[in-house]
Amino acid sequence: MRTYRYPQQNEWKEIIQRPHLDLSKLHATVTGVLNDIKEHGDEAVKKYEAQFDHVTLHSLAVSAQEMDEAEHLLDDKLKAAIILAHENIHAFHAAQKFEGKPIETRQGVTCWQKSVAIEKVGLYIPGGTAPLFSTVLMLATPAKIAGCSEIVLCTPPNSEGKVNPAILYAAQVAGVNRIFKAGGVQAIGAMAYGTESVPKVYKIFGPGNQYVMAAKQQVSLDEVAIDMPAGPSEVCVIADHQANATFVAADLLSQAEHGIDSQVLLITTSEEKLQEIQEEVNRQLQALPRKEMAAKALENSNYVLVSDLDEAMKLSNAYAPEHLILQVEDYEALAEKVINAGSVFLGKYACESAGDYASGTNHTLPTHGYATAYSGVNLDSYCRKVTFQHLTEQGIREIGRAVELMAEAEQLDAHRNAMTVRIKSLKA
Ligand SMILES: NC(=O)c1ccc[n+]([C@@H]2O[C@H](COP(=O)([O-])OP(=O)(O)OC[C@H]3O[C@@H](n4cnc5c(N)ncnc54)[C@H](O)[C@@H]3O)[C@@H](O)[C@H]2O)c1
Ligand SMILES: N[C@H](CO)Cc1c[nH]c[nH+]1
Ligand SMILES: [Zn+2]
Repeated sequence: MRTYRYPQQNEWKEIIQRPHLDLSKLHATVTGVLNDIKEHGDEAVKKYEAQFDHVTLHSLAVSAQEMDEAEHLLDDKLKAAIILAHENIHAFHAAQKFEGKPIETRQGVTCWQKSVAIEKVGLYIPGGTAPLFSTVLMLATPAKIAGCSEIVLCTPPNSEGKVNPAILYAAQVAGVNRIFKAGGVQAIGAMAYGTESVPKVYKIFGPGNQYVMAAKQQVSLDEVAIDMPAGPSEVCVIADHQANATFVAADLLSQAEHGIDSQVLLITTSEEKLQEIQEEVNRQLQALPRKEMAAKALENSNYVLVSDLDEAMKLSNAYAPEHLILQVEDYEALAEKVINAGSVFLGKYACESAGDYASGTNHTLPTHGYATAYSGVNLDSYCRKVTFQHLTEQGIREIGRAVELMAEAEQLDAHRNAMTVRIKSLKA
């Protein structure tokens, strides 16, 4: 990790920069795989599963027998934990239900919105370096609440062609039943174009590595909608003089362990805390099974000492982190100044792991600075707001002439006429 002490504003650009692969190569690989999937369907998906996931697949679909087996393979305590998390995620997302209120804009002119579920959605569950079964709950639970009728899930299998049982169990709990063994770009292509086995969907959800993120962005140009660019995980922690260094270090490492391209950022107002946290990170890192991966992510990461919390928040807003943890005395006051962040954690007990798994909020969030413009996955992500309107004779009297005048001014006579014939039909 690099340490910056009281950086000038012109150094911020360097601090907030994300790590990246060679994108020109990445996009060329992604385009090639996508074109092949579009043309050759299942056969191409299987070919890339062999190439990238080192597995020979005869069938892409997870069978009913595999679903049953998963339930028996899983420890009861883990099943109970999954059910607890699902209940909380369900409660948080069910509370987001939209009620479109009819508004009479003029007498006889009533307008309203109705939230309508997207019929076919595709969920991508990462599985390259860790089987992220919690992501199944995060993506499928709101899809179910919204009422999506077809929920398709793709995830990479292991080298024996099996999907992790916790992924399959979480899928059952959340109500997904069409699961396919496909990872990375080939999974995104299969859901975007459809193959003999995998149905084409209207919107693709889910996080993933840079290949997954690039594939989602490419297919979104002409085939399907996507939730957002949700790539390598990141967290920013703002810590003051009273922060618990052990907690802060644990939080930083919790995201560093996701992958070599993850990034963490510590912003602190205390030199003493900075040193304590640095020592704690080095100490805790040694005990992690994924320490090599976390250490690589730390190479892309930064510690920053700033003069006050105001500056800390300005830097965080410029960074626009996926997750922001405020371990400061007056976290409520500081929280008021958050502008750009995917999900915010307040106080020393709100660790990111709580939101990653079980508090109820969604962990599929915008990364790479996209929190400046995107929200994380929520119930609305699975719906469209269809607008409705109803006009009475009085409504025509109220707005008819204005519509005619505007249509005339735009030189669109057919538009004007659609109103004129109605005005003329009114009884005087
Ligand atoms: N932003 C979020 O909300 C969020 C949530 C959870 C996880 N994540 C991130 O998701 C990512 C998961 O990554 P992962 O790699 O473990 O799993 P993944 O499932 O995203 O990617 C694995 C797939 O990548 C493909 N791949 C690997 N190397 C390739 C290559 N050289 N060329 C083409 N394709 C290749 C393979 O097909 C493989 O199936 C991590 O970066 C993690 O930080 C983000
Ligand atoms: N932190 C990840 C989002 O960036 C989500 C996750 C899943 N499992 C553990 N963590
Ligand atoms: Zn995580």
